[in-house]
Amino acid sequence: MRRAQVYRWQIPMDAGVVLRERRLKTRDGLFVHLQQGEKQGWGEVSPLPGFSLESLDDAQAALLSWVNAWRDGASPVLPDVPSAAFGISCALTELDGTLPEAADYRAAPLCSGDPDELFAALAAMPGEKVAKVKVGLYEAVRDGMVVNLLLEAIPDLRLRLDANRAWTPLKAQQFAKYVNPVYRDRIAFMEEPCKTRDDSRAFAQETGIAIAWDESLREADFEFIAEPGVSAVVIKPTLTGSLDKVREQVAAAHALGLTAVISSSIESSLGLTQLARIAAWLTPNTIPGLDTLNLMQAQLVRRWPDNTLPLVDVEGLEPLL
Ligand SMILES: O=C(O)CCC(=O)C1=CC=C[C@@H](O)[C@@H]1C(=O)O
Ligand SMILES: [Mg+2]
Repeated sequence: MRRAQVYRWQIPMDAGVVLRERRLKTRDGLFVHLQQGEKQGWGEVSPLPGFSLESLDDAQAALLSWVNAWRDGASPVLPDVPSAAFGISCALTELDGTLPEAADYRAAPLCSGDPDELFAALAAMPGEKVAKVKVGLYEAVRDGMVVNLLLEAIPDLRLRLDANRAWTPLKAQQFAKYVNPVYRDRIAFMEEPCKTRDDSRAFAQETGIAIAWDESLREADFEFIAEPGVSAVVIKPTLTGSLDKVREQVAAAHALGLTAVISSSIESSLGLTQLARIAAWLTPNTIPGLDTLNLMQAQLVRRWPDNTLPLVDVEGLEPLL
């Protein structure tokens, strides 16, 4: 017999979380819980405002109609709504045992302001030291100095940077000017430095700093091709869609010799722990970009190991069915 439930939830965010110039006060989303006989699976459906094209209400409608059909014994196709397709495919792969339990909890520490916070996080990081720094929020010159300072102070550090397309070519050049040329190959990649892909490509050629595509993956004309200066793609499964599509994108990247980084769309602890499992499964040699749980004030249903935020369990969620 099949049973299913859908829960809607809301978590308060830390005060300073700003996405695409909008403050994100709460993170809102859904969970799907599927049960068949003794087996069960969970999935998270939480479109990210400013990044997902669908609203939470769109995702909820798609999820509920899929769940109702599944519960009635059908094998409905996954909805054409990325966050819903992702969450449902996680629940189905937990149910049939194809999503491995082993997880990669080595999230690359994320720094969006104060570099001093990074020193502490990196000191505690065993093995490979990789961190991600948001740039483009302050003056490009300040960003360049911060990056230089970090690379100088921690000789075995590699940085991932993310400008979220904030820069004109001139600003990007101003940034690069402050990064000592001998450190530039310790920038694993810079995600989307400029407003256009062509400007970002030119930045990579002119500065020798490798770039990565993130936003571009969701554009209709994006193609997986090997290009000089491009070293990685950032795959955010909530924005991508089903796990099959995520696997296809990872395979396409790997076939071209690109690094594929499984990354957060600011999911709850439940979704993040599943992303850590997806990363261990599909990108075992790459530290995933999952250091976003501490932007929230609570964990939901499943804990991220060693995280001390309070946990809200299933009884604290609002069932919709
Ligand atoms: O990639 C990571 O290491 C963490 C996730 C992250 O940086 C982001 C998640 C969601 C939206 C953005 O603010 C940002 C990104 O653009 O990559
Ligand atoms: Mg990015």
